[in-house]
Amino acid sequence: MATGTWREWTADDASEWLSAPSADDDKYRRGVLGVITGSPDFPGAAVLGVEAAHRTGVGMVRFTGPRAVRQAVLAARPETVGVPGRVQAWLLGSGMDTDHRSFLLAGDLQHALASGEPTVLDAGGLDLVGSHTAPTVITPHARELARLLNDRDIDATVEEVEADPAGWAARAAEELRVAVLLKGAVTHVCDPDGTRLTVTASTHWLASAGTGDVLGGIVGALAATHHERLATHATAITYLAATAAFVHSEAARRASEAWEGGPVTAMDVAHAIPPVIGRLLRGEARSPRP
Ligand SMILES: NC(=O)C1=CN([C@@H]2O[C@H](COP(=O)(O)OP(=O)(O)OC[C@H]3O[C@@H](n4cnc5c(N)ncnc54)[C@H](O)[C@@H]3O)[C@@H](O)[C@H]2O)[C@@H](O)CC1
Ligand SMILES: Nc1ncnc2c1ncn2[C@@H]1O[C@H](COP(=O)(O)OP(=O)(O)O)[C@@H](O)[C@H]1O
Repeated sequence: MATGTWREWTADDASEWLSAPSADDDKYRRGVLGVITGSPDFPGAAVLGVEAAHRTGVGMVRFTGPRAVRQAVLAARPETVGVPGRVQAWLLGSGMDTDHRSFLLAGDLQHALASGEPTVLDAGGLDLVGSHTAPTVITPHARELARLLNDRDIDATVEEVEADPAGWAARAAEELRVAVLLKGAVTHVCDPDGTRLTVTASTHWLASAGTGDVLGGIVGALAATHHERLATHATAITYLAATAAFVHSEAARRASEAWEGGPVTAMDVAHAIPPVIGRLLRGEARSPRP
């Protein structure tokens, strides 16, 4: 599939899409991320996404996912607010199963989508694409993208998506009219307007359970902290998603370096986000890759 030119997102690019709080900021002005993720089977996905959002520097994380998950989220990160209220961006779906969606949960998800706030749709929230009106990015891996396209009567096997991730990410963006972040060793980020960006992972240790949930938290936090920009420039969601993938990759590299190049857990990656953001905000170039 011909998809135009793809450009690798750099540290300089990413640093333009990060911001530190100013003297005028408070937690609401900084941005509140609403999170509806996790399930009794996958509470960890919610914990990881919320941790990553906090570490990315959002004003507040408001978790209104399943009750069975809330306790784990609040125990791991007591800064999280567990009641509904003002939200400026949403992260929906990580650790959820589309086939086991309660009436209550379906209502909460629809309510979030109807709010018109920027939205990140991950994992068990991917099927909701199409009912959005606000700037939205979907964050599938190859299996999830193939499934999503099949559900929309577009034939694509997992093998085909893996063989041509650029082509299928671009096709999905056009067909679904949404920004797409297709995860992999090279992450492809694109949108229906023709923006085409890649982020090449700095370490393959990232290929472990839960790192995608961490990425969701980073994208969500950046959407929340840029809610004012997104209100006037919807296409900014694509650049924010690429920035999140870049921060995620660099955090994984740092986390692995802390273990002398050894394996990292998803939580290690989340904990390594702040120094990556600190360096990017100071305009310090990424250290050369080995
Ligand atoms: N700690 C956690 O709570 C975690 C929760 N996660 C959540 O788990 C849910 C499922 O995510 P997945 O990325 O696994 O979804 P996938 O669509 O990749 O896989 C769904 C199922 O297909 C099977 N499968 C897929 N690829 C396979 C392979 N190569 N060999 C054998 N069996 C295979 C597995 O049984 C798997 O459970 C998502 O909601 C995700 O957010 C994951 O992120 C992992 C960590
Ligand atoms: N071989 C690989 N090398 C480097 N990064 C990878 C590789 N495979 C996957 N990744 C990255 O790891 C993360 C895995 O996310 P995901 O597939 O959603 O896993 P999970 O659902 O377990 O969280 C993504 O950010 C993806 O880009």
